[in-house]
Amino acid sequence: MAFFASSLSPSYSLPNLPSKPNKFFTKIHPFSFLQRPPISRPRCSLPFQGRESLNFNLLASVTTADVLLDEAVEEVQLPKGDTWSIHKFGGTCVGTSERIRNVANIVVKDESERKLVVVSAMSKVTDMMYDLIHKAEARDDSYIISLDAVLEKHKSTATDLLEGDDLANFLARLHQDINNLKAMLRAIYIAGHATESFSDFVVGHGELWSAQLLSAVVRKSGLGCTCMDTREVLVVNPTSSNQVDPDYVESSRRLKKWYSENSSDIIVATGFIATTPQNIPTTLKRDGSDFSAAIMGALFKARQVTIWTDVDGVYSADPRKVSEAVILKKLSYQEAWEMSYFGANVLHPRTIIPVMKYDIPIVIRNIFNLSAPGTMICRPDGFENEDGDRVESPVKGFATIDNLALVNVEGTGMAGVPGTASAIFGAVRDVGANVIMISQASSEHSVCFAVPEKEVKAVSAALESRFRQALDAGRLSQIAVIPNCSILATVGQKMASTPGVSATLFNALAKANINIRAIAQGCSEYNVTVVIKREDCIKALRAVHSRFYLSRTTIAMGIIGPGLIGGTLLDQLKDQAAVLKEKFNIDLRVMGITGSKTMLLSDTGIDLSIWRDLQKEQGEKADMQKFVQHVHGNHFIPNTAIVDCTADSHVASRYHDWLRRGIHVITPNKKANSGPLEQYLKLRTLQRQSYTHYFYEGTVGAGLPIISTLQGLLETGDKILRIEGIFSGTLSYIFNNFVGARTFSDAVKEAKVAGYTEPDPRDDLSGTDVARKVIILARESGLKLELADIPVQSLVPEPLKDSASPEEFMEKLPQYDQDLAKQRQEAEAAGEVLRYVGVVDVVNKKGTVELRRYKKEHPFAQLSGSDNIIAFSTQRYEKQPLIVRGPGAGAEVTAGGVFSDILRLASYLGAPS
Ligand SMILES: NC(=O)C1=CN([C@@H]2O[C@H](COP(=O)(O)OP(=O)(O)OC[C@H]3O[C@@H](n4cnc5c(N)ncnc54)[C@H](OP(=O)(O)O)[C@@H]3O)[C@@H](O)[C@H]2O)C=CC1
Ligand SMILES: N[C@@H](CC=O)C(=O)O
Ligand code: NA
Repeated sequence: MAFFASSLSPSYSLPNLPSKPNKFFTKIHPFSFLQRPPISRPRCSLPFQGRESLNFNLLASVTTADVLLDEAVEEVQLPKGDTWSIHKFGGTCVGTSERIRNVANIVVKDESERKLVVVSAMSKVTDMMYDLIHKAEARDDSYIISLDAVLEKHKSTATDLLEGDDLANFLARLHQDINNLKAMLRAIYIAGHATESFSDFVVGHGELWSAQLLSAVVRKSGLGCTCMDTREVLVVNPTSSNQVDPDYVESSRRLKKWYSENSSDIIVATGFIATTPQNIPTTLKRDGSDFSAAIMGALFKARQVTIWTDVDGVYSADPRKVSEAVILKKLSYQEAWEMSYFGANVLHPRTIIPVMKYDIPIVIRNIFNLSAPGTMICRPDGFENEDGDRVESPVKGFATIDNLALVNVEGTGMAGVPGTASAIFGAVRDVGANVIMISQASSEHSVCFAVPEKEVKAVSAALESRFRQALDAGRLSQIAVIPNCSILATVGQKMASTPGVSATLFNALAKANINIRAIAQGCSEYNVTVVIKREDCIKALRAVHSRFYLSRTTIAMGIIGPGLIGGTLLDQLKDQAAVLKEKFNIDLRVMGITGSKTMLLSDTGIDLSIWRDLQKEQGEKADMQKFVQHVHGNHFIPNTAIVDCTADSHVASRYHDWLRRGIHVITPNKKANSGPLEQYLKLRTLQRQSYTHYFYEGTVGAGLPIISTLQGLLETGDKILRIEGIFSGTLSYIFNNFVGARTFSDAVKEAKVAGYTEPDPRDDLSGTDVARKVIILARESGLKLELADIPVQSLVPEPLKDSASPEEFMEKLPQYDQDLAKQRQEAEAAGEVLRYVGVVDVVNKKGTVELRRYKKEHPFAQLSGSDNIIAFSTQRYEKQPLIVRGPGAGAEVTAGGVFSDILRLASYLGAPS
């Protein structure tokens, strides 16, 4: 009583002690410890202390408590191992009477021979209990009302769940407990202070009540079920880092005794609470109920521990940041530790240690979604897919930490000087800052490390002061702070022993245009950490996540020019989208479509089945800058591609800027590659120097593989001598069909209707379109030619060259049919046909475009429809040229060629082939 005597004024009286302690407190009477001096420990129960202490505790637990675990479990003589399954239900799982019923249902349905169920307090109850203590400590009388609310909550839940004797027994105990609590809180009120033991005693009631309720509901189903107050069994010792270590020897001794008196195939046990070896109530601290379940799993040598929660399992990345994050089916114990460090919804590492010792799998499952199989945390060797093949991905998950700063300590005076690192980190420790990662190259000229942004000022001041002399003497050149950083960590046990994982990781970041400031990888290789700019963080997370096949290769696309080719492309994308997603993991999202007047934007991807209607209904005024910003500026998708389906040279003049900004460009528009040589060379140089791609197969021969064939020949060391052929689908069609009674203008009209012509058919008839293709191939072959260097024979009648519009041109064209009819007759008379050809003469560094006559047997005379034919004469194909032939114009084949460039891009970005 000395404890109270010194702190009470004479007018206060001691609370009435309960005359008969209830069953749950027989071994640890609430007031039994009032007589004993409480163990000296910091007052408040310890919440999560941050990452350093977390890792420290992990080691501490492995080295001390774990050693004892082995002998202890041997000692417990319970029905043989493998027969017990452990379930743990958190507060939300037992938050209402309906949910308690649901939990009872799950327990009853579990087909395991024996089950031990660990429960937390009903949701919010632990907070309500702490609130009681705080109010009593503050001498706030309203603690009485709050205690009534606690009573009411459990009373109404019990009334809902139980009836008859069950209800009467529960309520009798509840009232008795509330009376005891009233006395205890009164004592706290008088003292104005609660020891940690007092708090733990009060708070633990939440678990006692939920365990009693659940066991009573399970018994209602006709099964035997015992309730375990784990303070009778679970003995723990405080650690220096304000956590607790289980005393497995003593716990198993007590468990043996408890089980001999309470043997049952179903046990409902209180989570979170435990006792000290001196029988003083205590708690297992943060995530205590998970820890209770894991310790029980070890003591019982259970076959499995299932932790029931309200999420489907552990995600590969924060699903709020990566919409395609997936639930990981399996994680190794080590991977679970790593992920939990980053706040992923994984168990606290100390929870894993007891079960890891016996290879007991822990399964995290969603009580609100029983169809989800959850995540199993187990030994990595057992990772197999349904067919029995080992298919473990080397990378499991990604996580980020924001609001960091990098500190870089640099100078020649550091190299080979023992104690520098110790001095640096000693100074950091002295200001109480938490070092999150460290990196030092072996030249030892600089050490860099990351600390929380809010601590960096103190850190740099401490370092400046500690190294003042070295800085003044020039042995250290600088202590620099790089603010606004984030950490991106890649976690996976198999990263060790799998070459190429870091390469893939860095490659994905490079492709997403993300600069890495610092890198750290321990030799355990479970985690590769990179420091990046904070603004890049989500983009980086998405880029690496998608690269490792955890989600699809996603490309944000902007389509410019939804005319004939652009429109057909959009339709093809719509038709193929599902196949690409399912079979090739490619997710192409059209985030914007723009013409010259209106544009349509979407944040998540335009529904391509109705894009034409949407464009009409929701289209806004076209604005190229806004369009590009929208398509590229979103943070959901790591890769952006703009597809230019116009014939516009202003649009083409923007490619350089787009590529520079990391936007991939794909186009059938010939203007960029056949425009001014200087701009072309600048564009290609940029493209070759960056990881950004520029594909333009559609510019020559539409969907035919002309550019790729030429590039393939050049890249493999062949030497191009001459490229000759019919490059215009329009002109090919016209001369293939300019036969019999058909006039020249009829054939032109038909080519236009068929979609072979340029937006302005004069570009075809003038030979400009062919000249552009000749230039494109000539430049690809290394010639430095301008469009004006190509002599072109135009088929546009002189008077129509300046027609106001394509329509006017088409209208007047029949007036000039005679001229070509005459040329055709002359050719026919000589057994020949007219063909419009282009030539790239690489040897003589020149190109030509002209209308020629060929014998009827010549391959160029054998074409039909819009066929192109292109003959490559090279060093390897000298005698017999390599020939590519097929339809070289038209909506479907051209859009198909553009589509194929898009898929090439996806494959370069990592989609499976
Ligand atoms: N037809 C074919 O067989 C082949 C065509 N190509 C190339 O494909 C490209 C498209 O041809 P095609 O589809 O037939 O042409 P269309 O005239 O049918 O379509 C052109 C589209 O570009 C848009 N556009 C024009 N200028 C701009 C601008 N400044 N900003 C935004 N949008 C603009 C137009 O929009 P709006 O209507 O709003 O002005 C229209 O949607 C051309 O470069 C052509 O050379 C390549 C190989 C084969
Ligand atoms: N108008 C062009 C289309 C392809 O580039 C042609 O006719 O070849
Ligand atoms: Na092509």
